[in-house]
Amino acid sequence: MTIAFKVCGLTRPQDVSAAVQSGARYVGFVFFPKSPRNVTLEQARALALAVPSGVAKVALTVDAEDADLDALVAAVPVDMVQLHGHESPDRVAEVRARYGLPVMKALGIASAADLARIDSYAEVADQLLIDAKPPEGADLPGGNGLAFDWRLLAGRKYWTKPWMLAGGLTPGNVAEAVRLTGARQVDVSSGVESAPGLKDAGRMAAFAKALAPSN
Ligand SMILES: O=C(O)c1ccccc1N[C@@H]1O[C@H](COP(=O)(O)O)[C@@H](O)[C@H]1O
Repeated sequence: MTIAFKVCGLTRPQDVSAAVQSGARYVGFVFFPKSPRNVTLEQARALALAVPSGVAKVALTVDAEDADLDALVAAVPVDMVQLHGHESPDRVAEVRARYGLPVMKALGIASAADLARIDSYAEVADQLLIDAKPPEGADLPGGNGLAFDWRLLAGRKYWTKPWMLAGGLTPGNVAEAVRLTGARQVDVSSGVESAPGLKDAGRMAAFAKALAPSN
């Protein structure tokens, strides 16, 4: 079975090119000033224009206001919006309707109790991103290189929408994460970096190799 993957937090043209070369089906751009992976609209536009068709360009935002999303969508040719903050199901539906773009809602998991609220998002989002819950007081709501206990997803009935597994994935652990959770899509950021915000071509290739069916 082919496992699709997203490389998130791309900031440089050479990283976009290496991600595409490695076989990424999605590339993500972070619009969150506190993140070391934050890009301006101008940077993101240039990066997005270099992405070939067939690879989805995802805009990651955190509790963004309409005005910021309006500017983003006007400036950057994106294919999907990832909502990685505290957006309610109603807000997910609103963003989806306002821009006519598919929306992926990120949800943080630390324990079985966190799984309960996912169903209400599955009703309104196009995709779900199941990530580790950030630690208390963390600056970033994602991109912390932290995994959650994948056994929480083992053997469970999945959601009515496609979903991606995220959080602390690396070339060394992604095969095990897929085996335990049954994920068919995964998302990675810090696990394929040489430093925060700088992707590493070798690590992206190794990540893709770890997901290859023959592996
Ligand atoms: O990557 C970031 O800087 C970021 C900032 C704010 C919200 C989410 C962010 N990243 C997302 O988190 C997942 C998991 O990251 P990691 O692999 O554990 O480093 C990442 O794929 C992004 O979708």
